[in-house]
Amino acid sequence: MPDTTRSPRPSSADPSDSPDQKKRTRPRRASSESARRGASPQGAPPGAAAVPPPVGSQLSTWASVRRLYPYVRPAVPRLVGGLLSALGASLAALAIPRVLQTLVEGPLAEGAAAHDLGALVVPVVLVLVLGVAEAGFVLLRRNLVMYPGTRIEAVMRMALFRHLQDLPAAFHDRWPGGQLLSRIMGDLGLLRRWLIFGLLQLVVSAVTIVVGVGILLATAGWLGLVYLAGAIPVTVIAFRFSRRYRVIARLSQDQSGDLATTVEESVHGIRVLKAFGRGRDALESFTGQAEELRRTEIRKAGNQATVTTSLQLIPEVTLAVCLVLGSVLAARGQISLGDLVAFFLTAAVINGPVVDLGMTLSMTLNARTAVDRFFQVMETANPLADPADPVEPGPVRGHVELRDVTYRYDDASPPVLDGLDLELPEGTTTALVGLTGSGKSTLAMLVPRIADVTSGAVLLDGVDVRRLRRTDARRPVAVAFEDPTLFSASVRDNVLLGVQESGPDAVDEQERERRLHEALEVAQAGFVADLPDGVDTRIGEEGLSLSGGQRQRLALARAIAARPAVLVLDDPLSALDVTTEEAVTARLHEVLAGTTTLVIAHRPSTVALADRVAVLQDGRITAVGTHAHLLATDAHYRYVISNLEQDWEHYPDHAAAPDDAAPDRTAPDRTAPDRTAPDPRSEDAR
Ligand SMILES: Nc1ncnc2c1ncn2[C@@H]1O[C@H](COP(=O)(O)OP(=O)(O)OP(=O)(O)O)[C@@H](O)[C@H]1O
Repeated sequence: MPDTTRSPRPSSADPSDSPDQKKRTRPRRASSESARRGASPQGAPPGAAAVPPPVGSQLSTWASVRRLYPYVRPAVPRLVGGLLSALGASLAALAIPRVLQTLVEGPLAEGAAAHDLGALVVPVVLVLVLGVAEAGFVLLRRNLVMYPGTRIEAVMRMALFRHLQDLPAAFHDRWPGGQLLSRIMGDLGLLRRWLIFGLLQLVVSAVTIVVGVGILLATAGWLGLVYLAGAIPVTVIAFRFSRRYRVIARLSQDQSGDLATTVEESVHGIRVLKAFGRGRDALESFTGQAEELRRTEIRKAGNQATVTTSLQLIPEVTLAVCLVLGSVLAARGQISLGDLVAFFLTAAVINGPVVDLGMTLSMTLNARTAVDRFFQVMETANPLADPADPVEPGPVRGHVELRDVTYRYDDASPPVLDGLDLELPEGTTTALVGLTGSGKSTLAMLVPRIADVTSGAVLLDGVDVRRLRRTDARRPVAVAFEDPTLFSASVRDNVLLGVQESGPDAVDEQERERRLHEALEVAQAGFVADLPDGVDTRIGEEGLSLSGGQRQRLALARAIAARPAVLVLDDPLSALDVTTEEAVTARLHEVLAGTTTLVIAHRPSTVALADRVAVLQDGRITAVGTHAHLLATDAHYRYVISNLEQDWEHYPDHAAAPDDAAPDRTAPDRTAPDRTAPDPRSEDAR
C-alpha cells in the first residue's frame, strides 16, 4: 500500500506539467529512524542540513543530563532547597524507628506503660512531631521545586523554538514536524517532571539508602552486612535494566514523534486524502504506527514490571533472612529487642526507595532520552549564521547582483544553478522564465538569504549578503511565494507581518493602517470586506478557510505592505482568475515603480509585469532582454513561452474566462512559433 501520508517529491524538469500541477509539494522528510542515525534518508531532499548524529547516545546518563546545567543554573538555589527539604523528610522518616526503639527499650520493656501513661507522652509526641515534620518537608519540597521546574521547561521550550526559527528551511525540509513537536512538547514535559520529582527522588533515595544502611550497620553489624549483601543483585539488575531501558525509551519517544508527524500530515492533507478516498489507508497506516508504539510501551512496562518485582523481592528476601538471624541472635541474647525493632523499622524505611528504584531509574532514563533528543536539535549548527564582523548596512537602494552563482542541494547532487550571473538593476522589474524544475524558485530563495550560494555571491548594493547580519539582509527584501502560507491570526496581522512595529524601521499606527488598505486594494483583496469582521477576521490555520486565490492575494498584499526595496514574487498570481489577474497586474505596475522586483513567471501574462526578462536554462541565465527582443532572438525563450501558453490555455479557469477571446493581455508576440514546436535543444530541432 502506498504511504498516503507522505507527500511526494516534486518531479524534475517536466515541460508537460500544467500550472496547477506545479504547486510545490512539501519534500519528503526523514523518518525518526534515519533522523536518529543521522543518515541521509532515501527520499529526503538532498542538500537539507545534515541531521547530526545523536551525540548524547555516546555519553553516560550523568554526562548527558549534565548538559542541562546552563538551563538549570538559575534554579539551583531552589532545587537545592527542595533537595534539602526532601532529605529532611527522609531523615525524619528514618528517625521515627529510633524513637520507637527508645519506646520499646524504655517504657514498654520496663512495663511502665501499663501503670504510667505519662511515660509514653515524650516518645509519642516525638513521633508525632517527626511525622508532621516529614509532611511539612514534603510540602516545602513541592513548593520549592514547582516554580523552577516549570520555569526551566518554559526557558528550554523557548530556546528550542528560537533555534528552530533560526535554522534554515533545508533543516525543516528534512525533519518531520511531529518529531520537532514531540521534542518541544512531550520531551520537555517529561524533563520537568523528572527535575521536580525524579531527580530529587533519586538523590533522596540514594541518601536514604546510604544513611539507612549506616544505621543498620551501627545498630546490628552482622545483620546489617546480611542486608547489605542484597545490594549486589540490586546493582546488577539496575545496571542491566538501565542498558535495556535506555534503548526502548529512545525508541518509544521517537515513535511518538513519528505518530505526531502522521497526524500532522494527515490533518494537513485531509482534502487530498478525502478526494482520493484514501482516508482508510491513512487510518491503517496510523493504526500500524500506533500499534508499534503500543508494543514498545508494553515492552517498556514489561521491563519496568520485571525490575520493580525483582527490586521488591530482593529486600523482602534479605529481610526474611535477617528476621531469622535476628530472632536467633535475640534468643541468644546477642542483640537487644530494641535494636531488633529499630533494625527492622529502619530496613522498612530503606525498602521504600529500593523498591522505587525501578521507577526512579526509568524516569531518569526517559529524561536522559529527552535531553539527547533536545540537544540533537539544539546542537544542529546553522550554516546561515551571522558573520562575526558584519557590515553595517546603509540606506538600501535595492541593486541586486548574482555573481557566478552555483547552488546545489547537497554535495552529491548536480548543481541546480551553475555559474549563474544576473543583475537586477535598482528599481527595475525582471521576469525570470525557465522550464519547470530549471531552478527559478531556488534562485529566488538566494536573494532573501533563505539559503546561501554554494559558490559565487549574491550582492545587495554591492555587499555580499553573507557579510550582512541576516536581519539586515532580509529586512529590505519581501517575498510572495507561490504556495502562500498564512498564519492563524487576523487578516490585518497576516498582511502587516513584514511591517515593523518597533526598531529603526518602525512604522506608526496610521501608516500601518494606510499600508494595510493600500496593499489589500493592490492585491484586489476586496473579499476581505465581506469577511465577518473585515480585516480583523481571524483566518484558520494556514488560511485554509479561504480559497487558494484569496490566500494568494493576501500573501501578495503582505509582500506589498512591507514596502521592500527588493520584491521577489514567485508566481504570485497563479491561482487568480483572468479578470482579477489583470486588475492586480495593472495596480502592481504602479506600485512596483521604484522597487527592484524579480518575478518568477509561470504564465505568459506574468511576463507583462516586467521591464526585462531573464531566461534560465541549464543552471545559467542564457539571455536577458525585453519580451519582444527575446521572442525574436532566443529559440529557448520561444519554446518556454509556447509551453507556458499551452499550459495556460489548458487551464480550466482560463478556458472558461469571459475574456478568453480578447486580444492578448500579456503582449507576448503571437507570431511566436508553434507551441508544439520541439525544444530547440532536442534532437528533432537539430
Ligand atoms: N528542497 C529541495 N531539495 C532537493 N532538491 C530540490 C529541493 N527543491 C527543489 N529541488 C530540485 O531543484 C530543482 C529546481 O527546483 P526549483 O523549484 O527551483 O525549480 P523551478 O524552476 O522553480 O520549478 P517550477 O517552475 O516547477 O516551480 C528541481 O530539480 C528540484 O527537484
